[in-house]
This record gives sequence, structure tokens and C-alpha cells, in this order.
Amino acid sequence: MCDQVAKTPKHHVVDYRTIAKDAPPEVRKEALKAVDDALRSHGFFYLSHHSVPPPLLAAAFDWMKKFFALPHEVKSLARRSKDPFDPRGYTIVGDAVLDQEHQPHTLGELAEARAKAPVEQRETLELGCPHATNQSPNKLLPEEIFPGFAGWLDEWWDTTMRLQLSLMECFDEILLGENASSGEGLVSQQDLDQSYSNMSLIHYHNMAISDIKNGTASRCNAHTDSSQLTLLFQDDVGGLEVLDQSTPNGQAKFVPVPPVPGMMIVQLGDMLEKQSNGRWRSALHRVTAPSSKRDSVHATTPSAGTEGTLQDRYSVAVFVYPQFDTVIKPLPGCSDKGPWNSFDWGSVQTAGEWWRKRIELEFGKYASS
Ligand SMILES: O=C(O)CCC(=O)C(=O)O
Ligand SMILES: [Fe+2]
Repeated sequence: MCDQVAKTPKHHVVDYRTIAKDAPPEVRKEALKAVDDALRSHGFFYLSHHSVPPPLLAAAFDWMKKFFALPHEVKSLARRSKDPFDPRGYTIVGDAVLDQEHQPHTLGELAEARAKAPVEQRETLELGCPHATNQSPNKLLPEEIFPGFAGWLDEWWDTTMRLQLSLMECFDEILLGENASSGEGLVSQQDLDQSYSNMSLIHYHNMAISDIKNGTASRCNAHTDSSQLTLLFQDDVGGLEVLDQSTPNGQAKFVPVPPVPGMMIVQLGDMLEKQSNGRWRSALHRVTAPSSKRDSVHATTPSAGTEGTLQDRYSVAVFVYPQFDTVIKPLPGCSDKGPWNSFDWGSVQTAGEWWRKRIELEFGKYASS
């Protein structure tokens, strides 16, 4: 195990090679048990030796740096529309708001939390399935302004979708057991040609640590993802944290999920919490100043060189959704109620309805501005 993860011993690390279909059955069985344990206790795990080729991943970070460094007027050619349900395009600080630090149980409580949340200092490029014809197309800059990006996106999209599908196959085996191939599992809810999955390329602006400390601004407020599953790739800046409820005295606290070279993060979202009947946990997570900097009186960052400044941070989050007409209810094999229950879903039944509720809360303020 890598040293950086060893310092945070509670975090689970899964080696992708051990859950791949061609792994020896005994190895795979053990590894799937480790996946189950991780999702039961923390709702996320590190995935090492994953199938995203390093050059494709490095290109993701290069593209982000290039895109976000463009002048505002140019980026604005790809601006997200004000219709909350037209989710593609470039967003700026203040368009979206996340916040459920105090674990609201209803969508009403979530809306209240969001109304009071500090402003997240981030800009994003929101993208969806490049070849889907059933939803708004991606808002890309013209090829002559940003040559090569569309080609990278196609390859990235297909690679990450194949990866998520192989994780879904593992989840079906864990949750449905012998009935994994019955056509009632998670894989059957996916249509990769017309996928509703989406992703954010994210740039966190450099900012004063004092703004985080005094609560006037933030990087990414605490939230769960509304997806089934999120694939998260972060740069080496740090600051990602997840709520750990497994402490011996029962006191939940946010713990760092530091970047580890070569590893990505697999995180569970609201839909799979419900589909697993609360056996697995939708991870409550946030991005803040890395704890070593936050706790220091004279925090410095070597690259920024400025006292009390947090350097820019980049990440990619791929949010995996089933087809939007999927009814989100416990899967066969998940009749036993587990401990996690992040939300009262009220009358919401389908994946599309849940997405609409959550996206409205996230982007509603921008739409009305
Ligand atoms: O930037 C990160 O590491 C996390 C981003 C995130 O949680 C989100 O956009 O939902
Ligand atoms: Fe998230």
C-alpha cells in the first residue's frame, strides 16, 4: 500500500486487477468482499491499477488547465444556459450551490442549507455523453478555437463508461449474487449509447485560507452526489474530505481523502444508497483547505508562495446515472434494510425525477438571477 494511504489507515484500497473478470476466482471473491465492506462503512474506496491510461488522464488535466486559462469571453461561448434542466456548458463562481453539511433528511431541509451556504470558488465545464441524441448536446468551443478537445472527450468518455460498467458488474454480483445476470441489476439500467451520465471538469480558484476559516467562501461545500456512482480524479493539491461515521465514539468527523498517485476514487451516490436499501452509504464529502494548511496559523503553499493562499486545484468528476426512466427502489437481493438513509425521497420514483429535484436545488439560484 502506498505511504500516503497508509497514513489514513481507515481508507479502503481496491486493486482493479483483483476485481476484473479475468482475476482468479478466489482473489476476486475476496476483493468483492472488500468492495462491499468499503461501501458499507464509508461509501467510497481508492481504486488502484485502474483502466484509465495515464496519458489519457494526464490529457484531462492539460485540457482543464488550457480551457480554464482562456479569457472569460472565450469560455463564455460555451456558457451553460439558465434552464436548470439544460445541464451542459461552462459555469462560473456562484452559478451552483451545494451544501448538506448537517445531513438534511428532506429536500426542503437541503434547500434551506443551500440558501445559507458559502459561495464555492469554482468554475466548471459540464459535459455529457458525446454521442447521445436524447438530451441537450455538449456545449463545446468551436474546433478552430479549441482544437483536439472533442477528440479527447470521445476517448475519455468511452474509457470511463467502460470502467463504470465493469464496476456495476461487480456491484451486481455483490448485491444480486447468483441473479446478477437476471437482467434486473444495475448493468441492465445502463444504455451507453444514450447515457444520462455526465461529468464536471472543475477548476477551484486560488483563494485566501482565511475566507474558508471564517466561512465567507469555500471550495466545494459538503454534499452527497445524486448519482449512483462517481468516479473522481484529483490533482495533487488535496483538500477532499469525507464524513467518517465509523469512529469508535460514534462522533462523525470529516477525514482527508488525500491524492495518491495512480489512484482514483470511487464514490457512492444517493441512487445506489437507495437501490442497496441502505446497505451502502452515499458518501458525504467536501473540498476544503488541506488540513495541514487549514490548521496552520501561517499557512503557505510552496507553489503560490503567498502566505495564507490556497493554490488552484483541478479535478474531474464522472457522475454515473442509470436511464432516467429507471425506478429507484431496492434491487432484488436487497430486501434487508441497511443503516444508511440520507434522504426522504418523498414521492420521487425515477432516476430522472431525482436528478431534476437535485439539479433544481443546485442551479435554481443561477436560473433565477
Ligand atoms: O473536486 C473534487 O474533488 C470533488 C468534486 C465533487 O465532489 C463534486 O463536484 O460533486
Ligand atoms: Fe461530489
